[in-house]
Amino acid sequence: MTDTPPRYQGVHDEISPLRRVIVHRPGPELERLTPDSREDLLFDEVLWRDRAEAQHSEFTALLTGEGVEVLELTQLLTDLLEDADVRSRLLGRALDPAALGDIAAQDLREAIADLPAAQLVDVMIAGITVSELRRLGVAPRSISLQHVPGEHLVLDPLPNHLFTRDSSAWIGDVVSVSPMRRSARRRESLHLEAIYRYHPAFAGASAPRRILGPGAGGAATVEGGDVMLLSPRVLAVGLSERTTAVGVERLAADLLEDGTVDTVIAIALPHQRSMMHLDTVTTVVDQESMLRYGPLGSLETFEIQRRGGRLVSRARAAGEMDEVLARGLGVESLRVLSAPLDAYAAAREQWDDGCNVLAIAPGKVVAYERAAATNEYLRAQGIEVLEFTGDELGRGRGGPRCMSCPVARG
Ligand SMILES: NC(=O)NCCC[C@H](N)C(=O)O
Repeated sequence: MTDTPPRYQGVHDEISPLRRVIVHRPGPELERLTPDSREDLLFDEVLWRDRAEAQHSEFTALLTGEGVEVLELTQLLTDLLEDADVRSRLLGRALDPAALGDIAAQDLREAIADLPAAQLVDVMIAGITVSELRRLGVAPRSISLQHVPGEHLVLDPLPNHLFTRDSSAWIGDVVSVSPMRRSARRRESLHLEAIYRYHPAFAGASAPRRILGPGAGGAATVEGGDVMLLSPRVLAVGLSERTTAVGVERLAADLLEDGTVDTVIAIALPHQRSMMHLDTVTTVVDQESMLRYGPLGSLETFEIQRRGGRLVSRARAAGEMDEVLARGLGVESLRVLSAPLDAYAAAREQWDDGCNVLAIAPGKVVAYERAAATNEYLRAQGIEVLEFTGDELGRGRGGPRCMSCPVARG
């Protein structure tokens, strides 16, 4: 008899029944998106806040209706910031003098350190302008804030918190807090790290065995949208516009060393905005099937393992990709599900996250309704598709998988 410890927590594959998930309902941060800032903030449009909020509520209601426990990021952060010690530590990291300037960081801290927790969370996610700083009774002394208009942002907003998949990802019972590639998203990870370290929802039997990532930096970037646990022992990672080879090798070294997984498969993606993460082009929908953007074709992969105390990476030609993925899933052959669309329709649905579905059980996925042809095709293949309206949310280039960080499945 094998002695398997009980799984109180964690995510051991992509499809086991989803139990608990972290999401972020968008809020005031969306009002900072303008035609001038949206590109730096990684959005393709300025979003209509009310509509985005309503669509996100539709998403969470759907998950709750399916028995999933939905944890709201703002609530988790608000709880944390009630504790003076945690508040002080988190502010110390988020108001980084290296990014803001020492005097600006001081100005900010003076203005916001004692705000009520909920208001402080709003500032940390929506950012704050010079005028707002003044309204809180602080005349900024930073030399960078002397001759700027009142609407100048002292602390940038984090509209991409919406995509909770990317800032952290569970791999079994450990969690990788992402060293993010883009500066517009780096503060997100600090929030997730604090939640996993200090929030009671992640204490005791629900605590991650280890937190990976903090302290990583430089070229070693990994974003959660590239992290895909094909089966409990095999992790696929997109080698993408966001996740670097250095990031993959560091993550693999860490996970393989303590036996969290046996194999890490790096998948060499094209470096393009439309497919910035692995999950924008493919997602697992049941034990043997992956939905895939048809025109993607086959890609080179690298199977990384640890042998005799050394890391070995074996390059596999693009033609072997499906075989490599099938091995990762632990099945004889992979069923690739690509909707039979012409190149135009396929590209349009992929851009609108048609391939970015969230499995909430084997063969049962959540999808945007606008991916109509892909959804219809999936149904014809026996997959249950639960749809919700997501056209406003999708303007940030993420779908249901991107908007969810599963913390417990099974
Ligand atoms: N996993 C994902 O593909 N997440 C979507 C991220 C979209 C976000 N606007 C970004 O560019 O980072």
